[in-house]
Amino acid sequence: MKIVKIDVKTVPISSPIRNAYIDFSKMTTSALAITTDIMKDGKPVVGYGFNSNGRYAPTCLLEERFIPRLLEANPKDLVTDDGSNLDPHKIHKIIMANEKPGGHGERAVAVGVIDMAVWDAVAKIEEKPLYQLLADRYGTGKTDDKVYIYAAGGYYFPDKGLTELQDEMKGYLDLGYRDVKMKVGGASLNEDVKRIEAVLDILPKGSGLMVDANGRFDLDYAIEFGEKVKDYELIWYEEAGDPLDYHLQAELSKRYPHAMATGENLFSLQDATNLIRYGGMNPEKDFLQFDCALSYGLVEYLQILDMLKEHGWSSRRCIPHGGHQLSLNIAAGLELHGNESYPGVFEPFGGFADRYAVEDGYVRLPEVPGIGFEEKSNLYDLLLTIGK
Ligand SMILES: O=C([O-])CC(=O)C(=O)O
Ligand SMILES: [Mg+2]
Repeated sequence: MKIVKIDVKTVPISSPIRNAYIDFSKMTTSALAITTDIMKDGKPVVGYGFNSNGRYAPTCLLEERFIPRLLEANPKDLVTDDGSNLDPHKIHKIIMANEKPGGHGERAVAVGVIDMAVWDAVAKIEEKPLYQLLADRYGTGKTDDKVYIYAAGGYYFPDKGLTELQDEMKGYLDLGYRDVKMKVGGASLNEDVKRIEAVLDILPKGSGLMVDANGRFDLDYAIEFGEKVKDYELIWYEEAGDPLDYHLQAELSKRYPHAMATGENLFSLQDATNLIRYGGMNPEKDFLQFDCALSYGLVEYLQILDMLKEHGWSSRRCIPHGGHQLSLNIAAGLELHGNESYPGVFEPFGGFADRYAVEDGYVRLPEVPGIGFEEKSNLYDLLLTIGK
């Protein structure tokens, strides 16, 4: 088999929301399609990929470097030994040839886009949902029949007061979510505490709150903030300081007594390893949010899961950033804790299959081959325009 063509385009996922560090008014993503010569139901198998929110479309890197590298390779070097399917691990090696280690940046995002499309094609060619393929190849063979998700919102927004924030959170509960996350660090400490209390006021028993500072705080402020919120029984306190400041994370972990979460801006196995080695994270209570669609893809994520195991971490401590269907498949197939979700934001790339409502904080996955994009109509409509 071989790849026939690869098309890519830049698509906006802009919105007026703001976290403590950035606004999303100019946010874009690269959407990519890999067409193969394998025919199913009279049509060529096409794998689709895109990058997660928070980084901009790496279309130039894809067009100038990574897609040519793939298309110039000997087609035999991209497929399994029996030639029946693409081999994501071999493809990863080919794409990463002539790339120095370190400095992961946007290149990790670009490689993640291709990787997502490759896994979608691989599972379609095997005629399995990706979660089942992952469980069969790398897991126990058993999949979780539903995945825990939480509603990530609570962004800063022009003219958004406490009532609007409460209404937003009530809306998530009405949609079937149990737990909700909100942004902090984009207002004064007193204002943020008021916002947190406003949300806690409307959460019913059994629902919980996470807060996300998006890397805004220095160590002193992170500690002060932790002191202020430590009695609220938050589910977690996320990305307090710069994602690469393992010292800050380790010092904060000594002082903040409850669960912490971070990792969405660590884009490689090596960065993830450094967090585990030096960040003071606790495998009994903390959460890891590496997002494969920003960080060299699932091939690298599989290595991260191996590394975690060697360091005594269960995959159940992982709950990826990004709210996309690839991580949902990984969560169901490889026994993660769950996945993020952004109801109504980052559409059409965020969100899951149309036909399953969220129920008590869990969502089901469709039984279609691949990642399941065909089951999310607004996303699939967009993916069909790639290359057109
Ligand atoms: O606001 C963002 O960049 C998204 C984010 O941190 C998250 O989903 O945890
Ligand atoms: Mg975050």
